[in-house]
Amino acid sequence: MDITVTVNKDWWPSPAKLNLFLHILGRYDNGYHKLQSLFQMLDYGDKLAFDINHTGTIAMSTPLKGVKDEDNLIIRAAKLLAAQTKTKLGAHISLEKCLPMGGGIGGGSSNAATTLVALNALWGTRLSVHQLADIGLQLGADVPIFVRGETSFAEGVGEQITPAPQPEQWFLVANPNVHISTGEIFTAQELTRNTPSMDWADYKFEETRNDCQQLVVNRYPEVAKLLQWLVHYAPSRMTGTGACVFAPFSDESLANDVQGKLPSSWQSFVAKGVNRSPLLEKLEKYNSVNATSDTN
Ligand SMILES: C[C@](O)(CO)[C@H](O)COP(=O)(O)OP(=O)(O)OC[C@H]1O[C@@H](n2ccc(N)nc2=O)[C@H](O)[C@@H]1O
Ligand SMILES: Nc1ncnc2c1ncn2[C@@H]1O[C@H](COP(=O)(O)OP(=O)(O)OP(=O)(O)O)[C@@H](O)[C@H]1O
Repeated sequence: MDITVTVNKDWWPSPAKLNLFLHILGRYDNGYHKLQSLFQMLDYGDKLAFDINHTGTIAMSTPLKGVKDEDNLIIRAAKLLAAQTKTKLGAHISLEKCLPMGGGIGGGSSNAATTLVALNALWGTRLSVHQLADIGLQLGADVPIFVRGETSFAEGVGEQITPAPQPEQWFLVANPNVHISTGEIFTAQELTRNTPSMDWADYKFEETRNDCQQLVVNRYPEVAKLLQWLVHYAPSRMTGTGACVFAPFSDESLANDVQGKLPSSWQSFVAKGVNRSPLLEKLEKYNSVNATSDTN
């Protein structure tokens, strides 16, 4: 019999990211690409809750439409953590999904990272951030950066991370309603893979680009249309391998104004860029409450 012993209805945030730029420098022998990118954490995303049990069962309480539980990055992350730590505990996991899937804003990777960070705390398995990031890398190139939770420059396949705090900005993120597979873009023959390596100290948004953008614009007219619309209001760019595009604003109200003009066929959100992700804030709060109750 499966008895849930701890009911924890606390929500753990699973934020989105934007690639403020994405340069492709080359390709490794295993087919993965050598990148340079600036990952901007947002204060907006999905939410996860974990009901811990003593039977070792790991399952979704809210299955994700179109994704089998065994393929869900949340379940795969929980199972990898359980295997590595040999914990006898399990979890029933609830997901409140609001990030578009396949949008280039890292939803699945962020869900996996939140699962690793939250269960490491709730199961008391005490792995280091470094160990969690290593587990995360087995699930996807972007998972380690969400585990670390800081706006950062990234290189290698995305796993070599240097924190890079950015001035506060607001972003309008719009979804052209097309699903683009990362694999499709990275295997395209016409993708350029020869951008020279950049010194982080020289970073300026306007001197960078997304090397996947031209290819996606050529293949997906909806992305082209959305970018053409947005660029009238602010410098606009695609994130990751698409499909979402974003525009930065110095002020929330400016971002809201442009969102108000966006044709309703395109879904969008306005989010604040943050240097520390809401997941880190949540973990800190959890740890401080637990440290207090430990001493009681
Ligand atoms: C390009 C980015 O979207 C930037 O945020 C990500 O690095 C992609 O991260 P992701 O979706 O977590 O990627 P993964 O799930 O690891 O890989 C999906 C596919 O993308 C390709 N891929 C990914 C990352 C990378 N540095 N080089 C690649 O060639 C590989 O073909 C891989 O099969
Ligand atoms: N928990 C999850 N949330 C979203 N997608 C998931 C999840 N688990 C598995 N997937 C699979 O991963 C695919 C990519 O989803 P995701 O939202 O991470 O894309 P993305 O935003 O383009 O990611 P990235 O920016 O890292 O390339 C989905 O189409 C889905 O099949």
